[in-house]
Amino acid sequence: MAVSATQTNATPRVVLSARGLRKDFGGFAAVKNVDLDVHDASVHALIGPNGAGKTTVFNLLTKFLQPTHGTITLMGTDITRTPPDKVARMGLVRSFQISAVFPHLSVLDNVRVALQRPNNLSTQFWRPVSALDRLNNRAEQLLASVGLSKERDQIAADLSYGRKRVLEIATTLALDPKVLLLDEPMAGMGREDVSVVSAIIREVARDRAVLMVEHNLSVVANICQQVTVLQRGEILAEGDYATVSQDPRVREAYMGTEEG
Ligand SMILES: Nc1ncnc2c1ncn2[C@@H]1O[C@H](COP(=O)(O)OP(=O)(O)OP(=O)(O)O)[C@@H](O)[C@H]1O
Repeated sequence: MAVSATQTNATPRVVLSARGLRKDFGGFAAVKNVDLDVHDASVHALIGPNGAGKTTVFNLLTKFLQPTHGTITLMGTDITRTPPDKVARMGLVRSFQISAVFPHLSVLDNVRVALQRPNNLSTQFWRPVSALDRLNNRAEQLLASVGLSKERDQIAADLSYGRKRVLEIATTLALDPKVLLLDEPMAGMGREDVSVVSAIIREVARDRAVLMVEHNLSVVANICQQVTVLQRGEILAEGDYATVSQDPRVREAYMGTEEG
């Protein structure tokens, strides 16, 4: 059911939520007492110093790891015990799960392959007559939405690093995720690619939730509506960037590491 913009603004819909999340490795609690609400149509950042537990939280949410305690809910359904492939089919997708770029295929063929995956929620849509045309149209649309139309016939291996990451995002979007988890999407990118990918993420989040681990705090400030700061496995602060960046505990945690 469509929700009007007014309704969405009034009561942002929680699509992914965790309560009391904990993960022990041996006697060590890598994540503890984590409560998280990720809202539809927004970009949410998970930040924190090295070793804070960000990757572990991602692994817990996508079910690559089983929590020691706590619950995880996706669009109202308890997924705490659901296997990762099923969670992905329900619409919670982490970029690398499906985004392996085939280096010797063209950009267009990479997206076509992603659209034809057996798990693709939209697969039924292609089956009737003119399935191939629809597939091609959807592939072209996806490329246009991430600004890769000009490179459609290039071999993926020949793309620059930044454009390859954009292609990865396009192949991830082929699954039409409701919640997209991005693990350091800007890692290793130059300034120009960072601004292109930032714009893409902002656009992608118009009708889905994006949760991203990101070390580049300028990016977080520019595109994330909600920020959760982790430290030693626990939530240190949360709110919008302006709020958390003023928090003395966050400044302390980041002392000497904040990027401009
Ligand atoms: N499989 C594991 N076994 C034991 N300890 C682990 C395991 N995975 C993570 N840890 C520990 O849990 C803590 C959190 O690690 P995690 O990788 O989640 O942090 P992070 O915030 O993603 O760090 P970074 O920014 O460096 O990637 C670290 O102390 C790490 O050594």
